[in-house]
Amino acid sequence: MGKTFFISGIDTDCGKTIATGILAKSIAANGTSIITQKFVQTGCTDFSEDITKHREVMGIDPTIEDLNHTTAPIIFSTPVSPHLASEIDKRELDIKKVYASMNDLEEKYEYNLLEGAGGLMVPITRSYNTLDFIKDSGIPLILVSSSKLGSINHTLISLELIKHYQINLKGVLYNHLPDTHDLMIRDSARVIKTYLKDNFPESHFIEIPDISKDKDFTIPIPVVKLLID
Ligand SMILES: Nc1ncnc2c1ncn2[C@@H]1O[C@H](COP(=O)(O)OP(=O)(O)OP(=O)(O)O)[C@@H](O)[C@H]1O
Ligand SMILES: C[C@H](N)[C@H](N)CCCCCC(=O)O
Ligand SMILES: [Mg+2]
Repeated sequence: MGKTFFISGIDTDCGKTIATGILAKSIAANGTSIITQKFVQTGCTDFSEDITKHREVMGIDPTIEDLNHTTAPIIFSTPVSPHLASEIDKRELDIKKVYASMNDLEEKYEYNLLEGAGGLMVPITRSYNTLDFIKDSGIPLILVSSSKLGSINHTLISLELIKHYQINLKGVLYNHLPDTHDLMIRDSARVIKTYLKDNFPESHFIEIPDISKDKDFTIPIPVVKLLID
């Protein structure tokens, strides 16, 4: 039976999709079987664009589980928060579908990376949010942060929340976005790393490169395996 990890982030657009693809490719590099799943996809019709991007970064074709929608069981058409997208499409967001897909994927693969939508407090329904799901499911969490200005604040707020909810945090992926200021990037990484060491001594801090000039992501990162040990 495989194991699922939830990939959340400090905000929408922080790089969860790219980081999930890189993580999966790096873990697969030594022959470990791994798949990715999208929690709730919004802004798409038939197929999840995040799953397509995962496969592109991983350098593999769509899997059978992509084609039969197991990896993205819930898709809404409007690119907004899942609770609102569900109301607009007049289709109930049935979280049981996520659990069912997760179980199917865990039967076939050793690891499953489940990418969230937006950040931790994004509503799934008007009375249930992403963090509620992470807490209730007991799935370990990997948090994606980024080198964008403003990320220190968003990251430390997210980490305080994770502490408050007593979530099993495996680590932070510090994602290098294109065109950011070098001194600022290095210092933000230092602040987050120090906070993590003081508050989550068991967790890992791993840097994800800017892949804008390496779209196929050619060099796997060996240390990412620490996150799933
Ligand atoms: N490491 C990286 N190198 C280069 N570009 C990146 C990197 N990470 C993210 N990006 C770019 O930043 C944008 C947002 O990234 P991404 O789609 O991964 O965000 P996200 O957190 O998954 O968003 P969502 O909440 O919609 O799922 C994309 O255009 C992506 O190509
Ligand atoms: C459509 C977008 N790219 C994401 N998938 C959904 C982001 C929801 C964010 C909600 C919010 O925090 O205000
Ligand atoms: Mg994404």
